[in-house]
Amino acid sequence: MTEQRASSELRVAIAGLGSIGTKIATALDQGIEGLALSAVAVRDPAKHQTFIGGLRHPPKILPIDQLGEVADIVVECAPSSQLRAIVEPAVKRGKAAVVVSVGGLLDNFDLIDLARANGGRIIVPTGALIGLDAVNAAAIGTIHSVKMVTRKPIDGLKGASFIVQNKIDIDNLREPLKLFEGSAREAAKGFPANVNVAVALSLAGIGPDRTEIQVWADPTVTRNVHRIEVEADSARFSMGIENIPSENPKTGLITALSVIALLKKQRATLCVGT
Ligand SMILES: NC(=O)C1=CN([C@@H]2O[C@H](COP(=O)(O)OP(=O)(O)OC[C@H]3O[C@@H](n4cnc5c(N)ncnc54)[C@H](OP(=O)(O)O)[C@@H]3O)[C@@H](O)[C@H]2O)C=CC1
Ligand SMILES: O=C([O-])CC(=O)C(=O)O
Repeated sequence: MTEQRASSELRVAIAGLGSIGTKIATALDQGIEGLALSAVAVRDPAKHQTFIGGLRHPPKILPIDQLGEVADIVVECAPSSQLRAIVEPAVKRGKAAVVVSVGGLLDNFDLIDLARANGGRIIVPTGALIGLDAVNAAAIGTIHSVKMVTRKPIDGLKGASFIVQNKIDIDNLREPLKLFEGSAREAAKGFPANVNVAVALSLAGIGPDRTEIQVWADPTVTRNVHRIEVEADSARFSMGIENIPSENPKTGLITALSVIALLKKQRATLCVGT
């Protein structure tokens, strides 16, 4: 009986044990009904030995391209530079890949065709955002516009390539500064670790070229703040979220929780929300 139940479990592997990956690993290890943590991939196993060894059921440590061999779902939570190396082998094996570095998907859109051809799936969680259920629903009809304004504390933006390349000094700001205004696609290029949310929003709705975003460096806020306005033929809605940064100041605490909620849904009897 026990063996039967175990063999029907969905095996989950995690690539990247940073602020998001460790929380998902811990939740799986503590028990999510019908799911088991089968493997992790890390850059430096020695660095993560204490964390992995402290889990009740320590998973295998595998190279990133092998996770799909021992998992039904591979969760990508590494830098976006690693996205392809993680997702491609998984979807080629017909597995599902949950992608949090969703900005990186725009330069690797062929992965969706690859997944389709091999029976794999690419799943983008709501992540640090809100309301992708409503955007998905509105997109069944016609969405006229999606506008987003992101305000982040200085630590949430430091090092972004747009800031470095344009030599913008954000360290000594005393008032909010609009850094960028344009499409979600262009924003993802300049802020690859800061506006994944805009890309997720765009993929749920009218795409990365028509989704408009402003990015502000704001020394007056302590949270990653996102405000969104959607105008559609079915509804007009405004959404806002103020994310408490995790130990990685670029990443809101809610991001890992969003992935955990998504994983729970995979085997839940009662599913709420689209
Ligand atoms: N979709 C969304 O709403 C959101 C997405 N994100 C994105 O999620 C991703 C993860 O964020 P976060 O957890 O905060 O990032 P972290 O920097 O905290 O963690 C990333 C982890 O990836 C590991 N890593 C780096 N290279 C490799 C590799 N080659 N193989 C395996 N692991 C590797 C790092 O290893 P090491 O520990 O050795 O450095 C680190 O542990 C980022 O791309 C971020 O931009 C973030 C917030 C919201
Ligand atoms: O989108 C991102 O990469 C992160 C973000 O804005 C947040 O955590 O609020």
